[in-house]
Amino acid sequence: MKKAAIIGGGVIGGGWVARFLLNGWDVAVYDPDPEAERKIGEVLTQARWALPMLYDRALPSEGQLTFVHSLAEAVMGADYIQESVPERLDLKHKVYAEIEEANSKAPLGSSTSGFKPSELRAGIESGGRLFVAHPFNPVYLLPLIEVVPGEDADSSAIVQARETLASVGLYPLEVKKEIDAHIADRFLEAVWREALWLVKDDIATTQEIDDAIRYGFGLRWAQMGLFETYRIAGGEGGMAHFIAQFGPCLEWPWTKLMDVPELTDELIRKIGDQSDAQSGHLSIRQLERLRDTNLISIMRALKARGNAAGALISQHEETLPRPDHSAVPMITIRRVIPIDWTDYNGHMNESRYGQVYSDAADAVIEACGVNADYVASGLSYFTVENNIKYLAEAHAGDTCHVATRILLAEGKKLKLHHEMRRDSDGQVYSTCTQFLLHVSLETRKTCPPRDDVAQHMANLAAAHAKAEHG
Ligand SMILES: NC(=O)C1=CN([C@@H]2O[C@H](COP(=O)(O)OP(=O)(O)OC[C@H]3O[C@@H](n4cnc5c(N)ncnc54)[C@H](O)[C@@H]3O)[C@@H](O)[C@H]2O)C=CC1
Ligand SMILES: C[N+](C)(C)CC(=O)CC(=O)[O-]
Repeated sequence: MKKAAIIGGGVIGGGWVARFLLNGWDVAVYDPDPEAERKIGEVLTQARWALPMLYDRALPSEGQLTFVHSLAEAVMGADYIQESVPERLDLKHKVYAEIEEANSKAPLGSSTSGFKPSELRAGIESGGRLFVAHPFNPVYLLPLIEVVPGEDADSSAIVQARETLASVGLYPLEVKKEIDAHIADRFLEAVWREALWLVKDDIATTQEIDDAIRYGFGLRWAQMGLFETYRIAGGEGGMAHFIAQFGPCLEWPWTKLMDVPELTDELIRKIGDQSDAQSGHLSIRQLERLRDTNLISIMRALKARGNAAGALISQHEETLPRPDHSAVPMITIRRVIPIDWTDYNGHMNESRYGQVYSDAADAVIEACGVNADYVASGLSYFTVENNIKYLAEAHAGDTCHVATRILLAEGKKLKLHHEMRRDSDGQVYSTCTQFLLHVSLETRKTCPPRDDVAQHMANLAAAHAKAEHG
């Protein structure tokens, strides 16, 4: 089992703990705050609910989490170390010196929002394996990690680190040249500065600024970013026309980007009061739940389209353990019920059972040789009947599995029986008896399957019948 050491378990460290732990790594945490274990526990509760919902396959079994009393104990034997202590260079240097004494080999990522690798490394002997690995809150859901190796990096440590980060579902984006605040925080700071001016000058409230983002460009950015979006905004002339039209605006007084409003007590109070009026009726935990619910729904929509962060989720899903197709009955699905499958009654909507049983049937036919090549050769199965029984409520976050038996596999006919159960106690949520017919995609008429597929189906059907009737 691989071990990650997380140094500093606050907002960001807690997210790193969850990311590694839920992807099957053992995690050791060091944080001198006596409240750290409780705080990380709260982050973990939320992450355990949220992260598995991104995927249509179950995550691996959780690793083991330990809270240790010294930094040395945390990093000893670790395969990867992530530092997330407060944004103070002197403190980070002190921490690296201690890490070096106990583990001078493992890749060492820093969550720093703004320091450059050359600043972090100063005076550290094993500094080549130290690099910026800048995450985004919540680390357990958002995939971007800005990896800044900087000059004098140990390239094998960076390669190893990138592989590690990708293996837990993250998207390591390499920043080729070090710069204060990397890539993303430079934008965020620019937007933040401009927003502070708008509030200070009584142009807009915190709520109005948030509305300006979430009803408009915020939606665009999640799927296409800035340049692709502006290319389209140039119409048929593309980027060239866009720049010709809007380039001059850059010289107009559209921004106040270079100066920062003084954070006087008055301005801080004003922002605080407006923010309380906007969101004070919700606790931070309630806001986190709302944010995560929306992020999951957006990312799952992108996954269905194979775009942006959604494509990455599908890629990572391919590395997750497959259900046990060799079991009798066959385990065709093992997954968590995602929040976007639930409805106003607070349980999984009936339409989603159709999806589950469609996926379960796909698992059976794929196991018998009906793969992409087979379909490309013009042969496939169509479902012609589903008889679904809804027996118990399924809720968001429940881990469930579908056990499938082949009842009949004769010529073009295939009859399946699926049972969907909750993992924790075996409660049956639903059953489905399903009838499929083998078809030619050319004539759109039924026809017998290829011999090898027919044989595979028949063998499985015999094994399932034997297990059922002895
Ligand atoms: N909060 C954010 O939105 C983001 C923060 N970051 C970066 O992550 C790092 C941590 O930030 P946050 O988690 O927000 O801060 P935080 O204040 O929530 O957590 C810092 C944690 O470090 C612990 N700590 C202090 N001294 C320590 C030591 N010597 N050894 C181990 N732990 C120690 C503290 O007890 C605290 O729990 C910073 O470098 C920050 O720039 C990066 C991305 C986003
Ligand atoms: C505000 N911040 C600079 C700490 C933000 C980040 O570093 C990234 C994020 O999660 O927004």
